[in-house]
Amino acid sequence: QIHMIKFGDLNWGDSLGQGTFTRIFKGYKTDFRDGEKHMTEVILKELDSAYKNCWESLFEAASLMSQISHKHLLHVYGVSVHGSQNIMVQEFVKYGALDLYLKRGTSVSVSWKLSIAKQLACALNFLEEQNIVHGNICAKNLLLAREGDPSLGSSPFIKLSDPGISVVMMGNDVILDRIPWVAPEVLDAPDNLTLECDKWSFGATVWEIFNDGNSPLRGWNLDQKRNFYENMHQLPPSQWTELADLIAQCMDYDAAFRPSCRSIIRQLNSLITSDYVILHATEPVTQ
Ligand SMILES: N#Cc1ccc(Nc2nc(N)cc(-n3cnc(CCO)c3)n2)cc1
Repeated sequence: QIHMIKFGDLNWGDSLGQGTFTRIFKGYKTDFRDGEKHMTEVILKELDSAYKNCWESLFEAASLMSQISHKHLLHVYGVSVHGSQNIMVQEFVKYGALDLYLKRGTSVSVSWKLSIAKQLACALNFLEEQNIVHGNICAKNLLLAREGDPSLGSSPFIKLSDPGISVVMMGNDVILDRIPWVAPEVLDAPDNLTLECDKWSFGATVWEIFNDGNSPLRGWNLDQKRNFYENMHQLPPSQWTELADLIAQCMDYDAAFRPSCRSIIRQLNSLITSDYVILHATEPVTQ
């Protein structure tokens, strides 16, 4: 069901960084449609040859994303296998990873941030309706397709990237390093990823969005991260109480207590219409 792309149809551009066990390149794919040659901008996600055994997991992530389509889910064109190279070919999203965009210090308003959070909640709601667990919700996996222009009142637009290699395939240290995005219950049993795990990660991702893309628990070592969960700590709460409450509900150590996607969307809608947004219409430019 997933499209196999001929390696010869791929043109490789600059390296853009790396994910877990993968390297990201800008590129182009050539295809012929109605007798014409088309070059489409793509992102080439190559699996490090050291992790060949994870190929099925990358392949699964790719086929998952190519089987479902939604406006806030990244489009995956297919995969290409060439010798020991395993490559996922996905749509090039104009402004790249959201965490990097926010770290670049672009000052964005509260309503801009809420708009992104709501789009992510809608993507999660869609996945929940399809009973599909993503397993790797974080700001790095949110791609900014449209910046949105406050003066024109046009809002930003994000696409949720593929989950990449499943956390199930990873060693304990890689899972520990994903604290606080990975739900606590995953540490005990990595293979029981549930829809509730995505809600926990949603909470951590909203925290990132409202903290200028700074990674929560940045610089903490694996022991400190492990203790964070063992002592059932929470991330530093936002001064905006209602936002802090939503994040805390999502990051409930008891998975059964985490809100449904519908409840998350309802709470985001009430945040969007609250006075706090008007008061903080344009955040002071953070230098
Ligand atoms: N300057 C710049 C710039 C960089 C990238 C894109 N576009 C894009 N599209 C995708 N589908 C996936 C990714 N992507 C996935 N992981 C990363 C982290 C390393 O940057 C990036 N980037 C657009 C602009």
